Amino acid sequence: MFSDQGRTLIMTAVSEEKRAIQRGLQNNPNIDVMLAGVGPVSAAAHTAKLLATGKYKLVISTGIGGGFIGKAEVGTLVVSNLIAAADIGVETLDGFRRLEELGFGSTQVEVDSELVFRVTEALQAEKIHMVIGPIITVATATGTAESADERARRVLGAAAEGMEGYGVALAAQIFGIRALEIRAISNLVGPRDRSAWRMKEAFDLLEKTYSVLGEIL
Ligand SMILES: O=C(O)c1cccc(C(=O)CC[C@H]2O[C@@H](n3cnc4c(=O)[nH]cnc43)[C@H](O)[C@@H]2O)c1
Repeated sequence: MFSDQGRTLIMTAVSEEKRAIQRGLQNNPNIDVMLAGVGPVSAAAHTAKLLATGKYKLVISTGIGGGFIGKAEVGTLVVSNLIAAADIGVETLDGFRRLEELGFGSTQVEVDSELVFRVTEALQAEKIHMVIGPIITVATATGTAESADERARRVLGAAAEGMEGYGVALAAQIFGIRALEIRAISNLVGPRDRSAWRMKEAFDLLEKTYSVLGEIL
């Protein structure tokens, strides 16, 4: 169903993430690393523009991310098996309702299991500390313990949170191209404490990750 011909596109939100990935890839001629901007709308628009060139077989949304407590600690890599928007829906008096419940379509993109296997096998071989699980996408980063609990409940087993994955994955789905999301955990999802973010460790983990994946993508 999916083509094996073509290049791999890596979409990342900000320049610092892009530079870390490029260091890992070391001028790999088959892979383009491009900026998506921050947030799902910017990510979807930029990704769709690039996929319209017809050059790509695979797109990866990647960068630093928040880890859910008990699922992905700081310093861990999360590889998605599901990419899910966690704040597209409606609030009702009985709580949040996803688009699916309203009959307005889907807010989730499943990741091809063969692709997850191939990527995680390569990372495990290099002893990269990694978990596989759903990664949620939010337009507003979570900043309280209550929102973290509420959003984790919306997507069963949610391991990590970012702000671009679903936008990238939806664009890929529209073009019939496989999508994957990978996050290096820089902080825990919950009360905002910027001083606790471990950015350098997360950028180093991104670099190491793509030095491995450059060999197999
Ligand atoms: O200063 C802040 O409090 C702050 C809060 C959320 C995100 C940022 C960014 O710098 C956004 C950059 C980028 O990072 C991803 N990210 C990292 N951690 C999280 C998170 O816990 N929840 C959602 N997104 C996160 C995200 O994909 C952004 O593109 C600053």
